[in-house]
Amino acid sequence: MPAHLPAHPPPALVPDRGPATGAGAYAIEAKDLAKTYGRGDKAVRALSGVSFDVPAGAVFGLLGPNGAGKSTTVKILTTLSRADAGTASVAGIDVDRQPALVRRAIGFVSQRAGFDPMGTGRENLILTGRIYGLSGTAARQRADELLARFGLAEAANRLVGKWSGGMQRKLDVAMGLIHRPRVLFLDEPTTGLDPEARADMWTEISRLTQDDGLTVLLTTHYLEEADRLADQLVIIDRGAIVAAGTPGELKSQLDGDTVQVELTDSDVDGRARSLLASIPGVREVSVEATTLRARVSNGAAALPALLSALDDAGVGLAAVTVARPSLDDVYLRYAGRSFQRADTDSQRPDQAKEVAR
Ligand SMILES: Nc1ncnc2c1ncn2[C@@H]1O[C@H](COP(=O)(O)OP(=O)(O)OP(=O)(O)O)[C@@H](O)[C@H]1O
Repeated sequence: MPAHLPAHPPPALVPDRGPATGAGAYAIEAKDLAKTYGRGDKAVRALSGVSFDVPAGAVFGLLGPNGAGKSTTVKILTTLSRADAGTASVAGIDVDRQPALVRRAIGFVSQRAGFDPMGTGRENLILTGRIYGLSGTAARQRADELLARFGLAEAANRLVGKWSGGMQRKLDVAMGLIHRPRVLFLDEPTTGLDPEARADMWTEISRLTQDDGLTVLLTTHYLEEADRLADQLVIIDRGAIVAAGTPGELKSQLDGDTVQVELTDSDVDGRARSLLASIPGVREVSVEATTLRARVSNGAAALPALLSALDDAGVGLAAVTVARPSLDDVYLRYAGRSFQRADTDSQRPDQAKEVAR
């Protein structure tokens, strides 16, 4: 999959088939998108009826664990793949009917680097601009503008292969903006970056929507990233949306506090879980290996009873934490498993078959 979509796509990409649907109220509209890869025993249902709307000028987060269907959704919206069912429009243009027009209206920064490490930063940007049809002068001007804007001007004439990972990622985003798109797709923009470079990238992404009313759709499997950046988000799990709203709305649906108990041993017989569940005011108890989680109205008030019940029963405790609800708790409630567990599950070789069933 190319990291940046050319203005004049090669014929192998999906051809235009008819008129656009006309501008809608949203920068992105997806309705009942479905997609299955393969057939028969090998079929993997990647999306089963995904719908969402993205207001213009918003940062919209598509949050989900590995294999949830984020990249498939982005591929459909960026015209790299066709949905089996459902409709979608980007910048008011139907992705199925007018893919070439969609490609001119969007920028796409894929998970994989799109730059040439043997070129300088400036050369990479100018070349991308030329591919998008800018004149030599316009491409040079836009390159310099973007280099300055992303704080890359000093390194502009050095080979990109020698740049830091954070600088390279910024260059990728700059390349996606060269033709002044109306909607920018960022697929896992901070994967592989160290915490400092990630924080730096978050600042850049937050600034993007302030310029020219750009709309940003980003996919991420970092809960903190979605929480920090997204004006609105959907949580996607096994090809379906399990929750949608602003990060604040989603978290406020979970009143009270979350108590997390780390046991010294796995709760194999479910004893610790039953004990917790029997304490008045403790609800939504879940257990994964040595981690027990529960929701309580007031963490500080519930903790003494909770600790003494476990202590009386001889259950070994390694740690206990009380916190305000996080997006992880939202995910747990709607997807029925913790985000970390979902990420681990998706790396198991039999996962594809599970999704297909
Ligand atoms: N070309 C393909 N052929 C077969 N199965 C595929 C293909 N692309 C994706 N899948 C499967 O479809 C499901 C959704 O994948 P997708 O890449 O959309 O998820 P994702 O949320 O983007 O995950 P990741 O963060 O790992 O990229 C997964 O089960 C994946 O293995």
